[in-house]
Amino acid sequence: MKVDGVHYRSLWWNESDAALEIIDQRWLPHEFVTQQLGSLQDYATAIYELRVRGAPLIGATAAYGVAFAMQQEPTDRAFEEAYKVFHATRPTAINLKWALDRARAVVIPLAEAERFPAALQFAHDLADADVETNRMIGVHGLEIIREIAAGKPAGEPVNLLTHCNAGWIATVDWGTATSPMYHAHDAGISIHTWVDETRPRNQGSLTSWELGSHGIPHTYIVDNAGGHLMQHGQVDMVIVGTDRTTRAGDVCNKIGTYLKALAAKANGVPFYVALPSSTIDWTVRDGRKEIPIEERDGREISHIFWGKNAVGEVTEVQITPDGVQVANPAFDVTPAGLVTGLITERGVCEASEEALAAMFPDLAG
Ligand SMILES: CSC[C@H]1O[C@H](OP(=O)(O)O)[C@H](O)[C@@H]1O
Repeated sequence: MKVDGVHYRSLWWNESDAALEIIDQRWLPHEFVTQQLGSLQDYATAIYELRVRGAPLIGATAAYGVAFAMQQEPTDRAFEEAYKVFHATRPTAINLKWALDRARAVVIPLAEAERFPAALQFAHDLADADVETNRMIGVHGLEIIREIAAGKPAGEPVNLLTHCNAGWIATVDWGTATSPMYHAHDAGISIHTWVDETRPRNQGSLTSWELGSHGIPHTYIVDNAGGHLMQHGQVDMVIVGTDRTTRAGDVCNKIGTYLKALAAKANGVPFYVALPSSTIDWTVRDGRKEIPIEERDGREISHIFWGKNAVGEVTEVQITPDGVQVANPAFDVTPAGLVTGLITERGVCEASEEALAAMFPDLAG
């Protein structure tokens, strides 16, 4: 999407330097910082430290990481080392394994001399496919927003609520939960989005930066305000992304999503999940039992990460007593029964095994 009028993807291959460049989103919204990745560790650090984040973007980064590894040493050993290093970075988003497994199928059957160009082309194709997939999620999600708009009094916006950032900066472009917002806004439908700050890493600040850059009216709120707003009829629909959705429609997403789904159910507010099929894990059914939940560094909670202080310096501040015990599960699982619908690149379906198998008969197995 556009940053100060200039179109960007969240990552791109620098042809002249033959290296991947990323937007280091830790510094957003205060500073726009890019980084060229020059080692296997650079790729792994970028994923673990959330310099790049969001399931589809993590997958795309890993695909380019495999290309980098084959550029350095096109051997089976080097591939398996890269697979192991990247797979160990973050356990929950399934796109990481999805991309690595597909890269393996492309690379390993080839002669060593063919591996780098083939791996690079695979990464390019994956990135391009992500853009089109997310655009189609927007096309299908637009119709849901259009239908809600038709039922609103003239001049009143459709009020959406989103949690975390499932925006263009969490994918290669368009985003998943934000793509329907961009499409509705661009179609002239009046929308307003309640943006959950999303403690502890405050990815809502990224969503605010994105929506503000596109001119979409929005209001930044604390995570605990969503239920109150739904109780008072101020939310027409909730739309979020996901890091891994099971074949039965259980949705794993940023911590706090489950609580939003409970509040939505209690208040009759439709709760939609926007996702590419690459984020469906067809090997699991019960999300609560089978999806590994990443436990991240407690410092993300005891400190506010990269805020701007009174003199404009971007810094980190401690907000808890020294040495406080912290628990930091990064995701939770929303059972399919709390999900109104899944917005995919092929259309909208119920969050059920039957509906997903009918939408993706070629993938369900
Ligand atoms: C389009 S996937 C976005 C998804 O990823 C985020 O997690 P993280 O910021 O830790 O990578 C969050 O769960 C979003 O919904």
